[in-house]
Amino acid sequence: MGGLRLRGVDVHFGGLVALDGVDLDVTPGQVVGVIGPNGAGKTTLFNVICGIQRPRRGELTFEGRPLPRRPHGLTRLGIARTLQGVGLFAGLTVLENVVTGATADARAGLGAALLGLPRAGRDERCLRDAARALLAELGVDDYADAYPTTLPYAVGKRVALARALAARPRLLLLDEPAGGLSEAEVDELGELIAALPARADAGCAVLLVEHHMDLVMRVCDEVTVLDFGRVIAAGPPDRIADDPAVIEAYLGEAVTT
Ligand SMILES: Nc1ncnc2c1ncn2[C@@H]1O[C@H](COP(=O)(O)OP(=O)(O)OP(=O)(O)O)[C@@H](O)[C@H]1O
Repeated sequence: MGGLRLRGVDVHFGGLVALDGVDLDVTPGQVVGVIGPNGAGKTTLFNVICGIQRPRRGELTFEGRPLPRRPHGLTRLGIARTLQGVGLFAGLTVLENVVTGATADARAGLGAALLGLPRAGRDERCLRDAARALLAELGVDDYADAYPTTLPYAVGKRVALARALAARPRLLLLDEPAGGLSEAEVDELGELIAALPARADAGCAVLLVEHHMDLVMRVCDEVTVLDFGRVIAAGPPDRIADDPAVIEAYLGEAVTT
């Protein structure tokens, strides 16, 4: 079975129930959003999917296989993630940062590289070309030789996205990608995210955990709403926006698409 599937996921912190019987599905070709008020459990859910936080109970699978218990196992399963903030390697250029994301893809060439065989040079060139193409796709190839500390924040976020895509994931996990961006930058990011499932030869499903309600409502096919660790609504954005439980959870705040 394809996609990400969570059933009955519980996380407790001492006496506090951070996630309570959470079910979630991300099917191939979809962008799925998780929203909820402060403290609803969004970060905990992201962490549990990534293997940073152990669930107390629950079933978590991707393409029918159990999710890894540690974050470094994700790539092997075909899952990539970006984190809050930017999180690039400061000592590497933008291009080199993106190449590091692709190394799983280049595993076949690694043996040759370790043995110093000629193939290694060819692989390295291919990786750099692929990284450059990704930077161009995301509109930041002008920064290929720059170092992360010199980048405008929004550019850094795009580079982090390029690095995640370099692994050619079938599922991309995005944790608050709109954090710290201007409204215009959020709009542009929305277009990029919405286009990810249909990328030529490397489309991926997306799980978007995000505060920014407008972005989620605009780009997601399905939205799950958490409140106090429980799923209070799940469905297409237009239905979620009219759901009384969702409106109440946001203290009567208007939910607009
Ligand atoms: N390591 C921890 N130890 C104890 N309690 C925690 C821990 N991490 C989260 N919590 C609590 O679990 C609940 C869910 O927190 P979480 O950060 O997942 O919510 P969130 O929806 O991401 O919130 P926000 O939108 O404010 O980031 C909160 O009550 C929080 O205080």
